[in-house]
Amino acid sequence: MRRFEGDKLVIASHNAGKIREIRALLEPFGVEVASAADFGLDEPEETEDSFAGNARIKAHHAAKGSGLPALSDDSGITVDALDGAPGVHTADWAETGNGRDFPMAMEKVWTLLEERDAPTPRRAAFNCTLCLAWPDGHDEMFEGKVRGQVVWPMRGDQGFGFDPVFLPDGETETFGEMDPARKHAMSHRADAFRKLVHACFA
Ligand SMILES: O=c1nc[nH]c2c1ncn2[C@H]1C[C@H](O)[C@@H](COP(=O)(O)OP(=O)(O)OP(=O)(O)O)O1
Ligand SMILES: [Mg+2]
Repeated sequence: MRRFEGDKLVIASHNAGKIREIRALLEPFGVEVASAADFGLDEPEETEDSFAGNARIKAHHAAKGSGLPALSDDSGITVDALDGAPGVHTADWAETGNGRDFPMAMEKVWTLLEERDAPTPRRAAFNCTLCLAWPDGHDEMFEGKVRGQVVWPMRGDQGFGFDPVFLPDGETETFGEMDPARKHAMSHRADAFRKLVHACFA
């Protein structure tokens, strides 16, 4: 396991919601954080069919392009009654050809569940795979998960993506309703970060 020894890191993501969360999660470690956009890096195509595969593509692309260690996050929601869909394709389901429409994607998930007459609760999980890659090609991977259910209608305007329809187990508020600090304490991203920090930062 390689430790992070530098003082600067690139977040290999173009998603503003994720970048905000990752900055907050890394803040306590005194690491200076830049985003892929700060380096004018383009978005590589996510051609793999696993979270780990796509996380690797994004982190190595940014590490090579910036000359700094780069941290990527590949994530998505997997719905049990949809055989794990949308999963690694979560962002694709929101693609309209003219930006992303998450309310449309969330409605599509709910409609499919209704069509299948899926039993309630509609079990689901958020998954997050982090890849920390160095410019010399070395990398470390960490996985996080949180289980819960898909609810309808959408609830709350905090967070991003599928947050308004995900109710984590043991909670009364969706990720869209809860205080960001609470999401940071219990999310799939927080779970993966605990492992990253333990291995590479603490
Ligand atoms: O905490 C979350 N709360 C709500 N929705 C979430 C979350 N985490 C991932 N998601 C959804 C939306 C995101 O668009 C997709 C991941 O797709 P994914 O390719 O990993 O990210 P992305 O394309 O948005 O940004 P980028 O690849 O530049 O890091 O899953
Ligand atoms: Mg992406």
